[in-house]
Amino acid sequence: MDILIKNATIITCNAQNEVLKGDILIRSGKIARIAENIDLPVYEASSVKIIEGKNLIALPGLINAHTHCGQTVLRSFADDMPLYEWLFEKIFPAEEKLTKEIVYFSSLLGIAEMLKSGTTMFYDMYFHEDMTAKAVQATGIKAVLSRGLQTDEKESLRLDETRELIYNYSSDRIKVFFGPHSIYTCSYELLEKVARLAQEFKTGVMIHLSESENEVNTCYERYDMSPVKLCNQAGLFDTVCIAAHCVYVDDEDIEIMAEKDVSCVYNPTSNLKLGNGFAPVYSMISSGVNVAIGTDSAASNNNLNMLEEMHIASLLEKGVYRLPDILNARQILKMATANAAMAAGINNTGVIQEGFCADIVLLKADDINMLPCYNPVSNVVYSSNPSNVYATIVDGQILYMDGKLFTVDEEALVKEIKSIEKYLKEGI
Ligand SMILES: N[C@@H](CCSC[C@H]1O[C@@H](n2cnc3c(=O)[nH]cnc32)[C@H](O)[C@@H]1O)C(=O)O
Ligand SMILES: [Zn+2]
Repeated sequence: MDILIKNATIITCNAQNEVLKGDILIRSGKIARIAENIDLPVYEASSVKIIEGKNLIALPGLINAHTHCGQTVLRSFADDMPLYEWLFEKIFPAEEKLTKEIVYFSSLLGIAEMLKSGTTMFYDMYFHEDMTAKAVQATGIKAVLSRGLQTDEKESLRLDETRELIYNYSSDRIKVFFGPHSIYTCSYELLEKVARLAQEFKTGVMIHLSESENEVNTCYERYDMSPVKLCNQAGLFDTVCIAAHCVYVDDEDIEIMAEKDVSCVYNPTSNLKLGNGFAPVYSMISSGVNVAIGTDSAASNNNLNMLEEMHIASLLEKGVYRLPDILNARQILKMATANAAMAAGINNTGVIQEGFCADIVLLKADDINMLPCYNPVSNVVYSSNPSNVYATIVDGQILYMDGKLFTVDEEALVKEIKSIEKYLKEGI
């Protein structure tokens, strides 16, 4: 059904950063018109759902640019430890127990959480990624998916699974990227191969890059260069490349990233929680690097709430640079919307603009924690929480409204997750 949102405060996230007051007409999944007052002809009025928006803020759907949705069932499974211990001693062994079915419900859990907190698209790397793709199809959210790649005896199997994902699931709502996990789990030959394949399939790459000091040190020991230089040499930057973390990047790395149009995904919570530090996002932006924002997984965050992530993203940079005027609310919101779309080379979402997909979030502007509202952008970034989300709309479909998910049976999902929790507790 087409939708007309009336009298809303509209944060467009367009090039001029316009904030408007007016109506948005959604037709066939697209933003058909934005105007101060849109009157529908009588014959059309009955077939259009009207949403009164005088107390609502409309903004582009948030894009979670780095996560592992299939890992949501490992929330609070292993906390308070450094990356390598967390990953190699706790997470990888637990992941051996994750069946296809578990990854499906885990993905559904992650998607439900994201829809309830205003996310309309996410970028993901995991195994059994076909199950995540099925959960994306079933729920109506959008995603850029990748099958995580590593070097061991299953290396070529994982590449085959990537090809299958491309053939079976690529659509308007799903893009498939190659997902080399990192420079410390992939051989140099695999990185080179992925670079070739991504070009052959005309798609992109997502990778964990320069996440910990340990990663950088071992890279210098093994290859005598930084992880960023290694990826560049392997050809990974000759295609669309999304680099998650980038905590330990130096000035030369940043220069390469800017020159090669590599986008960084800033994951402030995960970097803090795993004790890795913080990404020099202000320096990256100042050098022209495109930066998006991600939550990473529920096992290292421990939530998938982009509203919270935006808030922390801004505070952390202000604090570490001791500059309160950097990464203002407007820039942060852009990172979580337009910049994220740009990172994956997607040019029909992330902005409220005529002709773009109707991927829109409506926030309640008159909730207690959102009042008063001298600046709606500030309230979204610094004050909002998921309870303020009134509706999450993807391609003009209302997937969440007024506390209700329309494409997820929440009660059944809760039951499934509880039984998975029991199984994983006993099994490990
Ligand atoms: N281990 C998989 C392939 C990798 S999928 C992506 C992997 O990234 C892992 N992961 C999640 N967060 C992080 C992070 O912050 N840094 C590095 N790896 C992570 C996650 O646990 C998962 O194993 C296999 O056996 O086929
Ligand atoms: Zn990650």
